[in-house]
Amino acid sequence: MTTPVPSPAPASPNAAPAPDRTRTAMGWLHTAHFLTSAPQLEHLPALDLPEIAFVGRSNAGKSTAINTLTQQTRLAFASKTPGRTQHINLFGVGKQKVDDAVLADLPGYGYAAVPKEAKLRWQRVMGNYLMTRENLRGVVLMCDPRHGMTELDEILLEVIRPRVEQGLKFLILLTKSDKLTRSDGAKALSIMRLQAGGGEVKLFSALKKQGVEDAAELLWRWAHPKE
Ligand SMILES: Nc1nc2c(ncn2[C@@H]2O[C@H](COP(=O)(O)OP(=O)(O)OP(=O)(O)O)[C@@H](O)[C@H]2O)c(=O)[nH]1
Ligand SMILES: [Mg+2]
Repeated sequence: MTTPVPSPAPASPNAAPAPDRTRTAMGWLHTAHFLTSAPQLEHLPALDLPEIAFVGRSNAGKSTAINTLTQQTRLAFASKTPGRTQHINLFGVGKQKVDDAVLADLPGYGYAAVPKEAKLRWQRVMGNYLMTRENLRGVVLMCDPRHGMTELDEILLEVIRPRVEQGLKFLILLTKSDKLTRSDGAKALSIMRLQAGGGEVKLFSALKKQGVEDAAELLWRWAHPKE
């Protein structure tokens, strides 16, 4: 008779069983709190913590995703009116009141009613942010699959490509997936995976909580690569 060999205790949350990993990631995100808000890049404080930016078209669901992932109702300001988020808003995250990462909610782009000058200004601010923000560790591109990938989404992918090649993490969340049938969701996933050139793509619904735990775990791992 063979004696079963006990498996070693998990050394870190990354090695822990899936429910524990999820709990760790969700608990960590729940600690999120407002840090600061800046109208322009030069007003953003330089930070020494890994930063994860939520970017995408206006009304795609960035602020709602931040609220859902952090399990808070009004941390980020979500609204039916496109163009609601006009500043870069930073949120600190970390257990025991010690921040170990930052979430950044960025204003959306592509909203038709914004005057051209303001649009161009914002595109410059965002381009600069994505290219130069030193502590940027990951980018979550929120994309409504009913609109597909827009020209500005593609430009954004081009802008971050050199940094992705140097290790910047990158995830596309296909938002409002509750509005898609199962087969349309599957179709959107495969199309976007082709367009994303190998990046991770997931379906996400704040309403139905689809993809929330997966996204939370991924963000946790981005912020804690050594654990
Ligand atoms: N059905 C559905 N609606 C959603 C979901 N996520 C967001 N919404 C709605 O989409 C609208 C826009 O959401 P926001 O989170 O404010 O979008 P945003 O990307 O932050 O928009 P800007 O700040 O203008 O760039 C709101 O009316 C939300 O309630 C979702 O998963 N399902
Ligand atoms: Mg917003």
